[in-house]
Amino acid sequence: MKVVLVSAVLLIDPDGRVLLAQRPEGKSMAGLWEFPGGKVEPGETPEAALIRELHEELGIETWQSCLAPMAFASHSYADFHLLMPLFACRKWNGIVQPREGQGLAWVRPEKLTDYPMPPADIPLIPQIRLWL
Ligand SMILES: Nc1nc2c([nH]c(=O)n2[C@@H]2O[C@H](COP(=O)(O)OP(=O)(O)OP(=O)(O)O)[C@@H](O)[C@H]2O)c(=O)[nH]1
Repeated sequence: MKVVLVSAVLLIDPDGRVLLAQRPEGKSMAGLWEFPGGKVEPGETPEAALIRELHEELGIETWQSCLAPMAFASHSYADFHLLMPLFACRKWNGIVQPREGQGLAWVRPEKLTDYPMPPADIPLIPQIRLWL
């Protein structure tokens, strides 16, 4: 099975809420809420991929030193195996905007289960609650 490396971030605002992004229509798992991020390209580090994706998807700037490893997901989908490091980030420049037309929500950790998420993300929820 092909292992796909996807880098994702737990963006935490000053009130302790975390950002979820809704997968747009037409993509796999459309409508589900996920952590911002995306596939790591060949030759790219997971941190660099996140910095790039955060700029492209949300219009914000962050730095490698602001990305703290927090948890990871490892999950077999029908057509690939997802390996997804999740970094925590509390510091960025700019205002979060939905640059790709995606829905965005700032969510309290106790409310995360109100948002349907991809199966790979479900085991991360209790870890996030413990960690925050
Ligand atoms: N960014 C992100 N991706 C996730 C999460 N959970 C999860 O299963 N994924 C999966 O990881 C892959 C991320 O790919 P991507 O965001 O860069 O690209 P994409 O939507 O165009 O991929 P696609 O080829 O599935 O349509 C997708 O298959 C996505 O469903 C998550 O919390 N955040």
